[in-house]
Amino acid sequence: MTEPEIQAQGLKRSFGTTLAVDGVDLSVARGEIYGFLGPNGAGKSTVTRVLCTLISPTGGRATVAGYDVETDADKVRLRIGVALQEAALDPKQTGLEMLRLQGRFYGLSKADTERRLADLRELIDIGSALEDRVSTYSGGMKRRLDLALALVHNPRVLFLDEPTTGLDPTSRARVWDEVRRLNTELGMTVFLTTQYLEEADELADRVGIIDHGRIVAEGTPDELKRSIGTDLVIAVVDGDPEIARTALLPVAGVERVDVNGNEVTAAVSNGPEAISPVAIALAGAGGGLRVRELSLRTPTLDDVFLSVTGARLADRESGTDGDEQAEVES
Ligand SMILES: Nc1ncnc2c1ncn2[C@@H]1O[C@H](COP(=O)(O)OP(=O)(O)OP(=O)(O)O)[C@@H](O)[C@H]1O
Repeated sequence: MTEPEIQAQGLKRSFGTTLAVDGVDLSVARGEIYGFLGPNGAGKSTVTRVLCTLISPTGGRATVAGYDVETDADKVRLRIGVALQEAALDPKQTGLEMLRLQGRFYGLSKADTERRLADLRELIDIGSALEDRVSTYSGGMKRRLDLALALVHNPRVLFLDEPTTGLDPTSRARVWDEVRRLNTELGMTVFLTTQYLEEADELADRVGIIDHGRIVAEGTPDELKRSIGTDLVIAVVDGDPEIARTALLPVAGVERVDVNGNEVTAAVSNGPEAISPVAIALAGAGGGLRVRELSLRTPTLDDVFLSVTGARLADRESGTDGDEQAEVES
């Protein structure tokens, strides 16, 4: 078997008394897109910063592109591209000036840098704006320039930390296309952290869910969704949802029941067959329980998130709804 492109074993990182990363094991194969999903403060950025050699682990070990992130940090750095949440862009320079500087920084000759810039113009949709000062760029343009900067030295592994947070849906879809292209056309391994379930679902070959510094679930998006049941019957109830849980657990075909606020989710093996028995059980549950809504759907990654963490990702975020906060690109 070929060596994993990214591997972490028992990785830990604390800041004072805060244990931000609490024993993470993960393995990413060459050419894979790995989606690292979790709410604010779960430890995503800290794991990424350790893997990118920006901070040291306080326990465990990790290798990237075959090199240890602590003892061979320089070799790791030459082989990775990094686009973090806070792009360090100089507003007074043009995109082109920044890209040329980056080429020099990585020791590329002038001719090599120009060749690379021509490739990058093909790969990343930044067009003529490269000649403009960064201060005139929209949020989406800044993200794309930052991505291009991470790619100047043609890295083997690309780390993207929440690449589409705050972008409107159109810009988000453009970044997704670019990441897909880098992966399929260049075979680049991509480690992508995100708070967006849809992003992980769309892009990632495999997803790891991190909560309180630990990986609580891992698999392909389909595996993760299948792991919680074929179909879900969702009941929104008035009254004590625990009464609904107790009534639903013995119903034939019900595999598990999760409660989140007044929403009761029953994972079932066959939705159309289960919906009537579920409705009957809820109607006869007693205790003043009333059903306001009953619906049937297939599982999403947010349902997986609920089943492994006890809360929906959307509920754990405050004010980070991408669509409400989206910056509209001109
Ligand atoms: N430099 C630091 N000093 C102290 N505490 C830190 C530092 N960096 C991170 N932490 C803490 O470590 C925990 C994990 O933070 P981290 O930024 O890795 O989470 P995250 O999942 O990336 O969240 P976000 O989506 O907000 O970036 C949090 O409790 C955070 O407050």
